[in-house]
Amino acid sequence: MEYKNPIGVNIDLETGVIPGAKKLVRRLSSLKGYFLDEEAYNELLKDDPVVYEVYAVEQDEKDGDLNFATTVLYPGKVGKEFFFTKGHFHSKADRAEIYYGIKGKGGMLLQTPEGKAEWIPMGPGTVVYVPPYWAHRTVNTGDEPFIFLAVYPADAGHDYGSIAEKGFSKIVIEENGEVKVVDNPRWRE
Ligand SMILES: O=C(CO)[C@@H](O)[C@H](O)[C@H](O)COP(=O)(O)O
Ligand SMILES: [Fe+2]
Repeated sequence: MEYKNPIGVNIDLETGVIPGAKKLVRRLSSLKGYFLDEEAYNELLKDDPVVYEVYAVEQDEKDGDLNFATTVLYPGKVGKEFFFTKGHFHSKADRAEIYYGIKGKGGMLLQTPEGKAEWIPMGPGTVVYVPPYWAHRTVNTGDEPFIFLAVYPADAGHDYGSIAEKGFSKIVIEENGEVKVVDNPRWRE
């Protein structure tokens, strides 16, 4: 039997950086078609800001193993809509996940394959259990980076297709200075 070596790392709780992790950067240009207000999107695209970064420590896609990753989701809006992550189902759709809030303010939109959505507010210390089969997207509703840890099965994978195409049935917007979770006018099942 070959055993893997255990890993112990300290997450920088101010920046979300995991030393030695693989870094992924998602700029606004990689989120084309995701936001409702296309005019506001195209205007912001001139600067193509970083919307989020992921620091991932991943294993080979084997049943029983675990990955972990931090996400640093920057504050901002496209029109009324707060910055968010793409959102995905897991390729192995029955794989669950745990999120843990580290810094900043935001929340998670979750959705079943039939389009039933839930919103869970998140801050430092919030644990969110993402059950099997639920798509999930995080949203930064604050004015500083929203940082959280995710722990997920190594064989879960990411299935971005249906969210990229249809979005979530709810959107998270700012209206009269308030955070509102409202029906997505462009949602179609
Ligand atoms: O849910 C997971 C892994 O299963 C998170 O680590 C996200 O991958 C990350 O927050 C970026 O979001 P996406 O771009 O992958 O939706
Ligand atoms: Fe996930």
